[in-house]
Amino acid sequence: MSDPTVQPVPTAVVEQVDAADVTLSNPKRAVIALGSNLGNRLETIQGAIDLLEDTPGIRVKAVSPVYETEPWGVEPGTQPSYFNAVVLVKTTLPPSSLLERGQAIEEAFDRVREERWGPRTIDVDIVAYADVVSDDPFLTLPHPRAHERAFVLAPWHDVDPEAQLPGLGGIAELLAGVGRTGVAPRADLELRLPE
Ligand SMILES: Nc1ncnc2c1ncn2[C@@H]1O[C@H](COP(=O)(O)OP(=O)(O)OP(=O)(O)O)[C@@H](O)[C@H]1O
Ligand SMILES: Nc1nc2c(c(=O)[nH]1)N=C(CO)CN2
Repeated sequence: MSDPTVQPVPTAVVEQVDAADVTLSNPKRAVIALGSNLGNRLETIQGAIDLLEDTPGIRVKAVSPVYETEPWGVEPGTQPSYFNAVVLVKTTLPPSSLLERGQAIEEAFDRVREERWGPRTIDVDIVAYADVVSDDPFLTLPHPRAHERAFVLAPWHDVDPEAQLPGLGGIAELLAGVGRTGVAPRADLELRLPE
């Protein structure tokens, strides 16, 4: 997230996640992770990206390569593999509205919530919003497990190798620490940056 047209903001620890100062003239950068392991995974992830771009107040600035990844956090062999990608956006929405838009997109793809880390048509996670740090359970920032997930760090690193996770350090170092086992780029497949 090193776009020079966006003003960097100092790291802020906020009790209310929407304490970040966002105005039309002061858009913020955010990092969104997408994952799918049910249905047509590529089409669904592309559809979610297109719906993000169709949202007033969100512009998709970069789309990562697509990765095929082993399900994380569950018994091996119990779920289909995931497709994962990361998009960088600029947004004038406050963090809570960005999360709500992500949840509406999950609903548009009939996401069902049954078990923790269960299979899903689409998952839309807010990985980071500017440099906001928040422990609000409704929206924890940065995402509390992003730093240990190669399926987030690897695609994010492809589109922004210098990125930092506020409070946790550079994503290149975090990725080197977790390794790339079970996370493979699908060079035969491509996601589109919306026009
Ligand atoms: N950074 C965040 N991004 C998305 N959801 C978050 C975030 N922080 C907190 N949440 C909350 O987490 C709740 C559960 O989200 P979800 O069902 O997508 O979890 P999950 O994808 O199964 O697991 P994980 O949180 O480990 O990725 C949401 O209702 C949301 O309010
Ligand atoms: N490989 C992979 N594993 C997961 C994923 C995901 O997107 N990719 N999402 C999860 C809950 O967010 C749990 N486990």
